[in-house]
This record gives sequence, C-alpha cells and structure tokens, in this order.
Amino acid sequence: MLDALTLTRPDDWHLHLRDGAALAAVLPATARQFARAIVMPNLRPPVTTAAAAVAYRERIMAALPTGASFTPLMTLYLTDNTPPEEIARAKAAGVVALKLYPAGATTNSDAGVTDLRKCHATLEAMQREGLLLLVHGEVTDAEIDIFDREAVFIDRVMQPLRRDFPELKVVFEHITTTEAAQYVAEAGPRTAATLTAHHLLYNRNALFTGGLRPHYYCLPVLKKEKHRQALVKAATSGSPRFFLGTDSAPHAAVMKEQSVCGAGCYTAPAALELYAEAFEAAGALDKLEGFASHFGADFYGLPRNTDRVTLKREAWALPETLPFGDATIKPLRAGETLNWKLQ
Ligand SMILES: NC(=O)N[C@@H](CC(=O)O)C(=O)O
Ligand SMILES: [Zn+2]
Ligand SMILES: [Zn+2]
Repeated sequence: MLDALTLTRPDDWHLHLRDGAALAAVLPATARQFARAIVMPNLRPPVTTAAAAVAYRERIMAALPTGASFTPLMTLYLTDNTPPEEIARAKAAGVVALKLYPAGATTNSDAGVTDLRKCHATLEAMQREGLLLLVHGEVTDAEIDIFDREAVFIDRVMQPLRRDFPELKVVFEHITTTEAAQYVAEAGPRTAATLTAHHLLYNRNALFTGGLRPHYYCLPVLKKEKHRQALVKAATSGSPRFFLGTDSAPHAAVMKEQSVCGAGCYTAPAALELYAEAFEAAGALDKLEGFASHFGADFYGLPRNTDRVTLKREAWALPETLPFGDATIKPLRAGETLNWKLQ
C-alpha cells in the first residue's frame, strides 16, 4: 500500500474566495494547497468589469498570508450587457475567462445571462482575444426537474454555443451527470470540464442521511450513484479534458443551517485529501497528478507548476468549525477523519 504520494503542485480551476473578512478567513487554506486558482466573480455586486477584477485581485493579494506564493487568476461575470469592448480591456488586465451564470441558476446569479443570444458580439470578442468561457451548466426554468437541469442545458445551450463559437475554449464547470461527462468526452479539444471532490465522493443520499444535511447542499445538486460513478470514470480516465475544480463555496454555518439554506460546500481546507480519497477508492491514484496538476494548466495555455507537494497516508480529524469573520464555517466532513494529509 502506498504511504506517500508526491505530485506537481496542483491548481484549483474553480474557486469562490468571497470578499472582506470571509476572503481573509478562507484564502490561506487554498494558498496552502494550490499554486493558482480561477477565482469566481459572483460577489455582491458581481465582478463585471476589468477594473473591478483588478481591484478584487489587489484585495486577494493583500489578504494573502506573508510568505505564501499563490496567484489568483481572475474572471469576469458575463451579463446580458457586457460590452464587447470590455473583452480587450479584460485581456490587457490579465483576466483569463468570463463566467456564464444563467440568471437565477445558483448563489449570486441574479445578474446573470437571461438569453445567451444577447451576448453574441461579446462571445465573438472572447473567441478572437482567446478568453475562455466558463459555464454554470444548468437551465433555470422552474418546470424542469432540478435533477435534470444539467442534461437539458446541454441540448438547449451547450450544443448551439459549440456550433456558433467552435474556436472558443469552454469549460463546463462542476459537472454532475453521465450526460455531461459523455458530452465533454465527445466534444473535441476546445471543451473541457471541472469536477469537484464532493461530486466524486457522494451521491444524493448524502443530503438525506439521518435527516436533512445542509452542508451537502450545493448546485448543481448531488445526483444518483450511477452519475457519481460516471464522474469518477471521467476523472480517472487520463483524458486531459477533465480536471480539478473544487467549487469550494464558503457560506457561514448560520446561513447554511436555516430554513432556507444557500448552495455551496466548503472543501478548501482538505481539498487535495478529498480528491486523493476518491481516486484511491477507484484504484487510480496514479491518475491524480494529471487531473490535479497538469491538464488544467494545459487547457488554459498556462505553464505547469514546477514545485511539488506530498500527501502522506495519515489519519487526522477535520475541525468541527473554523473561524469565518465574525461567524464560523463548517467544512465538508467537519469533525470526521481523513486518511490522507498534505504535508
Ligand atoms: N456551487 C454552489 O453551490 N455555490 C456557489 C455558486 C456556484 O458555483 O454555482 C456559490 O457561490 O456559493
Ligand atoms: Zn456554479
Ligand atoms: Zn462555483
């Protein structure tokens, strides 16, 4: 049995860092594990301009613990009204991607896109300038069953998008279904997907074990076991178009433990350990490095990291709660034992 695993330092290709005291509380956990992260723009108000992204990047850099080496990769929040001219400004400012939130699909998505046809000129500018499009892939129609919203999104949005913008690089974020895994596997070199640790480890039973479990509620919501198995197969396949994106999405414990609970799982404190557990359960630890440390950088056209990290087989307990500004936060698996530990 393998007792230690050394990998190229990984990157997180889908991360929520929030702002202010929350940012200061969660950033060290990510900076300890990852060299870079794609930082989601769904703040209140959302990050919709190059100038706002630059200011947000400065707040992130100011919140970094001294001595930490971490590079935030910035994104803009696409709206119906993002002007095509903003794309050149974004590129010049070092922004690497825009994020498509269908309006109302998830946490802080009210300002999202109501109809992608309104964004054609902006998508053309992105294709021309080489900025990526990152997609929260769920339709929002209330009449569509919540467990089907990702599959329906493929037919209604993804297929036309790929047809109209074949050169655009698109990342189907946090995929949760057999349909999405299959779509990405067959879609050609300019379409990729991120996979979270929680969607690799859990099916929807986790939401209801012994009672309603708000800390397992995220969007897209956990699916049936057959979907989880398809995701594990994709992640461990060695295909360079499936890579790590934690979607670590911190919400204060008091907000999660409410009659109406916000969507998001906080996985940053043990992200790599959780992925190692999922890959080990599939007998595929040898595939973890490509998934966590190589394929994302390759798809984004960025250099791979050169430093290394080591995971040791060691039992340790995640704290029950962690500080979160004036509040507290419960990481996924709070109070439970993990079997891998990042050194
Ligand atoms: N994944 C989630 O459940 N929540 C994310 C938003 C998102 O990524 O959809 C958040 O910002 O809290
Ligand atoms: Zn999302
Ligand atoms: Zn997210």
